[in-house]
Amino acid sequence: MIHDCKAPVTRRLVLVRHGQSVANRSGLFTGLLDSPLTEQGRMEAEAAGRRLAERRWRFSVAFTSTLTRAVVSGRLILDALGQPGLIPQRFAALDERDYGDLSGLDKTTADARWGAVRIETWRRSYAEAPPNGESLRDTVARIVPCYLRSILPVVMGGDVLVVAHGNCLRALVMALEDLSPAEVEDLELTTGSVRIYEFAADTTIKARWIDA
Ligand SMILES: O=C(O)[C@@H](CO)OP(=O)(O)O
Repeated sequence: MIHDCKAPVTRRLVLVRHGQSVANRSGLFTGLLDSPLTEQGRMEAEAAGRRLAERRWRFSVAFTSTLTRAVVSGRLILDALGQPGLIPQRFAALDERDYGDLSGLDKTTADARWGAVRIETWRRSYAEAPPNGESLRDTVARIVPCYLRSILPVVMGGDVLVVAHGNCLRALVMALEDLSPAEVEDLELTTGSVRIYEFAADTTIKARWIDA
């Protein structure tokens, strides 16, 4: 359930993972590949927008990554909200975690080449990076400064939408919720899912809602 937000509360941050991409559907490691949304992915983004619209959300500012699947998901969400005129700012710091040599590989092929345990470690651990790619720690290191410099100050003045990616949002959620490396291993964000944070004036988080 998304929080019913008829009450005039401000200082909220809404995180949405983009809808299903063509690479997601094909079981490919994606990372920085610019894979477009599938029809199902468009519907997931529209559904997230409709759920927010039912609760009368209006955003002051929106941010997306520079990748098409997040940009288009953001557009679909804002159209569903009746905010087609709100143009999201695009930040490369919100781009997906770089999967390096795994990018574009079929997950079954990667398991066969490196072993399923190693692949799962690269996918979900905090500190281990795939060859020539980023660890989640690397992603935290680039996303948190962007969040602190460009997103949090805007959240303090109104409601903000961020549309980005599974692993880059895991990195941001880790920082927001002060998760341990062990806890973040179990964090999964499905396509089109929504997480909402409400902040106090001192920038601490007062409440959180998850709409899987
Ligand atoms: O391929 C990717 O970039 C990511 C997210 O889609 O996949 P996963 O986190 O499931 O390994």
